[in-house]
Amino acid sequence: MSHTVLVTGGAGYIGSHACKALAAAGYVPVTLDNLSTGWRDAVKFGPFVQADLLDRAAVDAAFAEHRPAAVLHFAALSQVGEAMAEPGRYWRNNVGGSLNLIEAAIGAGCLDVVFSSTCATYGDRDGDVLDEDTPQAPLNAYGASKRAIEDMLADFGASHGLRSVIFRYFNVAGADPDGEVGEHHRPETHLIPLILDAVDGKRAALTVHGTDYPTQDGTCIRDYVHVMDLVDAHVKGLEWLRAGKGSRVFCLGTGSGFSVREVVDATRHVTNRPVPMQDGPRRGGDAVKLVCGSTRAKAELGWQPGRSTMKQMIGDAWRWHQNGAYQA
Ligand SMILES: NC(=O)c1ccc[n+]([C@@H]2O[C@H](COP(=O)([O-])OP(=O)(O)OC[C@H]3O[C@@H](n4cnc5c(N)ncnc54)[C@H](O)[C@@H]3O)[C@@H](O)[C@H]2O)c1
Ligand SMILES: O=c1ccn([C@@H]2O[C@H](COP(=O)(O)OP(=O)(O)O[C@H]3O[C@H](CO)[C@H](O)[C@H](O)[C@H]3O)[C@@H](O)[C@H]2O)c(=O)[nH]1
Repeated sequence: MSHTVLVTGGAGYIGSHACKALAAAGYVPVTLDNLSTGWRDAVKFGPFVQADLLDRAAVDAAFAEHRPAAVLHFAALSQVGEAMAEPGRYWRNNVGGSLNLIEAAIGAGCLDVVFSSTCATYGDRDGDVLDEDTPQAPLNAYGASKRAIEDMLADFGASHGLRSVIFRYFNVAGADPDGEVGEHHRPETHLIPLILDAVDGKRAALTVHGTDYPTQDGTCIRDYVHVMDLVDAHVKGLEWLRAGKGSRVFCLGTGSGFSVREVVDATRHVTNRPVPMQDGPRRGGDAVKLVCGSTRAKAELGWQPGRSTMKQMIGDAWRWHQNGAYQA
């Protein structure tokens, strides 16, 4: 069996960490990325194909040249605010790009796909703890595009025997502890890197998006998972497919919820520095509380999220943040 894996979005935050984990596990990760939000210098662990998933001929050419045994599909636009303002871009890029990818994979006889979905597909479940059976009702075009891709994978499974592991991630944080790759979104919209920017003066202050939510301190609650634990689950998901275990959905979170203010407090402790901050209005498209209630990934994949303490995630992100490679 070939050890070559096509990694769409491999120049991005999670995809670049996945390439490192795949290479360490003996795979050859071939990154396919259009560099729309990714970084050429994050592609360090295997070949690079600069291509857009919307360009079907280029995607077909990548399959023909590299003959991957499986696909890890990270490529997407993934900012909730942008999705609220420009839903068409999200439907076109995420759903159109995924359709091209799936049809190209099937055409090349590559039937194993690991897909990055999100807890944003659930919408606002009124404080429920979320698992794989929770009904999905996304609040924005980002979550809706991801749910549509989940449906697409199921349809091609029924019609063409495509096998998919769908991971619904909660909030991904932290960085490679070796500092080879890290989180680098531009513009950055994620909470922890924005807090760190405020801590070291790269931004004036963190704005807390909404302080009147029905939570203990009025701010939204999220479940944070370390990027190294997350990509470890992907290697396990790939091995699940290669062992012929078939299509399966897994939630990836720790089951612990942290409010925005709690994350700020933890950052203050880890960095031992003040966090300049101000209260602001709610951000459109935000759910009050998203916490993982599933143990399926642990029970069935043998996944152990060993680095996903808030202290470790902020500590690793902070080290990457202070590294010369990081630019706000
Ligand atoms: N970061 C999180 O907390 C989080 C949580 C849940 C799900 N996800 C999902 O994980 C995946 C990776 O997220 P990330 O944070 O690493 O984002 P990222 O923006 O850093 O990476 C996405 C990569 O995909 C590439 N890309 C986008 N559209 C493309 C296209 N049409 N053709 C080729 N390449 C394209 C970008 O250039 C980028 O390198 C996304 O699918 C995202 O929806 C992320
Ligand atoms: O400057 C900021 C940035 C964020 N937040 C708050 O911090 C929390 C976390 O926000 P993030 O932007 O870091 O992440 P999201 O919860 O919006 O994550 C969503 O988008 C991600 C993709 O980027 C994933 O897909 C994830 O599953 C999906 O829920 C939210 O309550 C948000 O309102 C602030 O208060 N101030």
